[in-house]
Amino acid sequence: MKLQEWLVNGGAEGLDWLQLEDFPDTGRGVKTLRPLKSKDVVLTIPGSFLWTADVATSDPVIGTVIRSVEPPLSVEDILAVFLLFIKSCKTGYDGRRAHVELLPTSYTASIFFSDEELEICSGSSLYHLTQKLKQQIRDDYIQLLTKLFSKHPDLFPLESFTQDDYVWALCTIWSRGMDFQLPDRQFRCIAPFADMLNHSLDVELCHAYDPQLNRLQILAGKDYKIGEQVFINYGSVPNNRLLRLYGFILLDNPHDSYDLVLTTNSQAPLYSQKVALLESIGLHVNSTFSLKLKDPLPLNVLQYLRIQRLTSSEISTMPARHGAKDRVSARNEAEILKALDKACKDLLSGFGISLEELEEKTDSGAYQEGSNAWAAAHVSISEQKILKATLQKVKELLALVVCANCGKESNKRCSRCRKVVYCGADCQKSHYKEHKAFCKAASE
Ligand SMILES: C[S@@+](CC[C@H](N)C(=O)[O-])C[C@H]1O[C@@H](n2cnc3c(N)ncnc32)[C@H](O)[C@@H]1O
Repeated sequence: MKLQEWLVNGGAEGLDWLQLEDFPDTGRGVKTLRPLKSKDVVLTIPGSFLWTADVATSDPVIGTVIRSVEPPLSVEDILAVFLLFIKSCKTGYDGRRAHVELLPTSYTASIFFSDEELEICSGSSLYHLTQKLKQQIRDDYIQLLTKLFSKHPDLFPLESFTQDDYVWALCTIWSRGMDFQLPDRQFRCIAPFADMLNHSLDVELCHAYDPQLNRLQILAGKDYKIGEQVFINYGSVPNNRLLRLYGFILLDNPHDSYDLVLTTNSQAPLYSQKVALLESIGLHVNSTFSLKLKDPLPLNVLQYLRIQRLTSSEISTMPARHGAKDRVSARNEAEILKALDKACKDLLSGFGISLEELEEKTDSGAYQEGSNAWAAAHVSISEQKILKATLQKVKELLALVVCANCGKESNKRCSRCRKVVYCGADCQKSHYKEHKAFCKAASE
């Protein structure tokens, strides 16, 4: 049975005017055979066709054993087992098998990069997360092997449930899964045929799951002419994530970010009070912050660090609801900015290849466009640019809290440029030679 036939017979709509096709930039995608107006319903897939954890756990053949695993499997692992099970079946499940047969046989996510390719972005969050992911996959596979596959070889023959097969299934889920926040739960699914749609930021977000009608719909995210490729928008995904989960990047991706991880040691003084303060402003003690070129130092990073470094007298005198939106004290502000300054410098020095060198290499075509090395280089360039912008912002703020000459906490601004502070006239005089050109430029 063909995928389209299975879907149409079961009530899917839209397949009459949609066709799979290979496109030069994106690879296989979907083209429209009729003009579409923005917001037209393009495709409707009834819920019964979706790959979901619920469908897997209620499957008459493997549902019971999947449900019996303790601790319960993650949604991702349930879907991976389900995909591999259908892939291994020789009979039955005709429609789902037709779908699996159309899935890519290999992927280009960063876990498949050679060591040499990955080294190009060493120091980046992509590099660290890719290494972590590889280890996580090995650990998770061993768990599945011991808790499920080796206990039921009749259902999960080991030759079809190898670690490579598991990685294939995970990459299928990462690159084709759709996530929806429903009122009562998070919902993850793979929607046959809708999963053939490629990503573009030039279209509106246009995919939705309706829990009442139990169906997934794709609307046109813009107007389309006959023969054009229909896209959906995967969301505000930065290149480091696109490469890790989907295996491609977008040039000049406006959503690029550096993921800054902040944590606090549970032995730190006043730990529980600080955790409570963080939670009162919606922050978790282990938080990841997206630094972006447009906003390289978000307020919530400053709030987190201000709270992290509060002294007991600052905590007791801080007005309720203050939320550390403004500086708490000169000492606190100087301390967090110095820490950030050092962190940015350390992170930047951790990159294996500098921004300048990578830019020269990409400009001169040293990495073939579209190759893994080229994609890794672009991710590193973007992350380093963001960190440099963060460092610049930190320096500007630091110049307003510590004396430009001696580094002591101060608040007397240069009366001309108002961009630096001094602790007194002596320091201002000693620093004048160094400050002169900056002061002139800054006050023009
Ligand atoms: C949901 S699938 C889309 C269908 C896929 N092209 C296929 O042939 O099965 C997502 C995958 O399509 C590719 N893709 C999607 N959008 C892309 C884009 N704008 N540029 C390049 N590749 C893209 C990536 O390989 C990604 O992992």
